[in-house]
Amino acid sequence: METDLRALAKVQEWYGPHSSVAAEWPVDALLLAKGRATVSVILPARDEERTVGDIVGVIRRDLVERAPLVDEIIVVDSNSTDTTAARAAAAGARVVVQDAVLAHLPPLTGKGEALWKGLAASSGELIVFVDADLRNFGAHFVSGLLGPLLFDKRIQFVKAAYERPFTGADGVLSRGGGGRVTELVARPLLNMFWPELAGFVQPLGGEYAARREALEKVPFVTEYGVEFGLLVDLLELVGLDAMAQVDLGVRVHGHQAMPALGRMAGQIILTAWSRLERQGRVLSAIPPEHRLLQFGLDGQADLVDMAVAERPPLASLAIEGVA
Ligand SMILES: O=c1ccn([C@@H]2O[C@H](COP(=O)(O)OP(=O)(O)O[C@H]3O[C@H](CO)[C@@H](O)[C@H](O)[C@H]3O)[C@@H](O)[C@H]2O)c(=O)[nH]1
Ligand SMILES: O=C(O)[C@H](O)COP(=O)(O)O
Repeated sequence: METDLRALAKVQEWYGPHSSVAAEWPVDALLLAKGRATVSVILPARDEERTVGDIVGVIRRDLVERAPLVDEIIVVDSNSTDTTAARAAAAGARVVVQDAVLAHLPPLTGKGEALWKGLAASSGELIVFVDADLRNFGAHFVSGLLGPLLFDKRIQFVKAAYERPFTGADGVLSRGGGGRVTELVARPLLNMFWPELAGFVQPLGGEYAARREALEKVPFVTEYGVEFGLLVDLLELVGLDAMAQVDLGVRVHGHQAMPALGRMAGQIILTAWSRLERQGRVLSAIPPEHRLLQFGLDGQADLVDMAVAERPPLASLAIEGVA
């Protein structure tokens, strides 16, 4: 994103979240501020053999070997069928198998499950989540997100902001074309029902950092409901004043096809609905339908599931047998 600092200041003034840019948080300064705090970076990964090794390699080189900012890198292998686990391990990550963490619990699925299991398997006081499909990853994704947490004890949660281009089949990037579910579903819902969160530029982005203490006190929605659920639940737990965002520039990632985004949109709407119910803002005599009828170009109709489940706050579990 070509950051206009005055625009960021306005966002902060109008909508709340403390806003900064990654360049304001140089690694040397972060190291001094870190003291004895410990940092875990967690990457959820399902079939990301093309990108996961490079991302882990950059974190290891720049933020472990050159500057000891990160204490552990964990890749959660989320039922991959490719060489994700081997590539992540070869690049220097600790790989945990999603279903093997807290294995006494019946397994659930999806990204939210991967993050919750990653949190359970990690030990850092500060947690940074990074998607494993990023194509333009740089160490500033991690260091930028740590800045507000290391320098301000009041901050509990930091979300990335960035420009999200769309990469066409020809590899050409079109500015502003990415983040389709964000623009069509998540942003309208947040503005309608949780306007305090409207200032988050990328509410669905997969890169954010938080204090373990806060993350262990909130539930994790499974599948792709997790980011929306965390924003709403953390707002309730810590308040907007303890939430921040950092502009990381531009984020390029692998795009999913439209039917998959339709399911994602459904998962996010169901997550929003569950929070509205929990907050006593809607009453539903009949729970929302969780099946979605989708139509293909060949005229074929598919009834797919967009249900999400929920893991309880990790702090509420007696943690035994963590892998
Ligand atoms: O069952 C799964 C599905 C995905 N992932 C990983 O989660 C990350 C993000 O998944 P992806 O399919 O790339 O999501 P996007 O289409 O990019 O969706 C966006 O919007 C989602 C909903 O908020 C967020 O979860 C994503 O982080 C965000 O990038 C990637 O590393 C995936 O490998 C898993 O670990 N397990
Ligand atoms: O975050 C989103 O809105 C979805 O992941 C879709 O992103 P995309 O349009 O960049 O694929």
